[in-house]
Amino acid sequence: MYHLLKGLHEYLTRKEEFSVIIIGLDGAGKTTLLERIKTLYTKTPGLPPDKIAPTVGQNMGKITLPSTILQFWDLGGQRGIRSIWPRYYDDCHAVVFVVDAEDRERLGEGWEVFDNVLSAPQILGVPLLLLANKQDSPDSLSVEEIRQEYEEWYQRKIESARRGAGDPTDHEHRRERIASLDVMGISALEGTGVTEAVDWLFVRVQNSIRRDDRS
Ligand SMILES: Nc1nc2c(ncn2[C@@H]2O[C@H](COP(=O)(O)OP(=O)(O)OP(=O)(O)O)[C@@H](O)[C@H]2O)c(=O)[nH]1
Ligand SMILES: [Mg+2]
Repeated sequence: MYHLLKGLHEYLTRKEEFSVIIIGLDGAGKTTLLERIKTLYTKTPGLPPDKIAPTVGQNMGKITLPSTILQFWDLGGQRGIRSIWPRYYDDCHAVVFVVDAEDRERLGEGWEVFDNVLSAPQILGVPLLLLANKQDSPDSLSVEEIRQEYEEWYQRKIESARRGAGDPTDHEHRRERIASLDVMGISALEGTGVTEAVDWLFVRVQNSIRRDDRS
């Protein structure tokens, strides 16, 4: 009887675990975001921003939500480190792509990288959230401006491909993905918008196609 009740209790209180990867260019604020999430959702505060160094490899953080554990993998964004990202694609349940909305000069580089992520076959059906970070800065582009910047960049890319200057592949699924892309504004530094982003992830991982794949 004891074992039966114990088993029932374990069944009723079990938590499903989901993996979320945080990617984006170096300096976008990924680790600042992860540490902010730790501060907001765990008993152990995350590192303060002035103690955070560029990531060489990965950082990990786990948070517990109702019936759910989210495991975050913050991956280094420097050019030479980006090649490790695809190793995480097969097992993740959601992707967060962080852009520095203040750094207009590197937006184009960011979109190139983002575009590669969008077309990676392993994560085509996985929920993807674009975060426009550094909204605390007065120079930062708004969520609407970031979305518009990406759409304009994408149109230019398609047009130059049509003129024969690049890869002409314009997959239908990519267009659909862009049309339904969720973009949210946050300040990892001040914490604004972070709980809204975590709420989005909490809801979306429950419906992630990968959920049913698991043993
Ligand atoms: N103003 C402002 N600065 C931020 C914010 N988030 C991060 N930063 C700053 O941006 C710089 C880079 O932050 P990181 O969190 O180390 O960036 P990262 O994306 O992890 O960079 P890599 O580890 O190199 O990939 C630091 O100086 C942060 O303090 C923010 O919301 N607002
Ligand atoms: Mg980092």
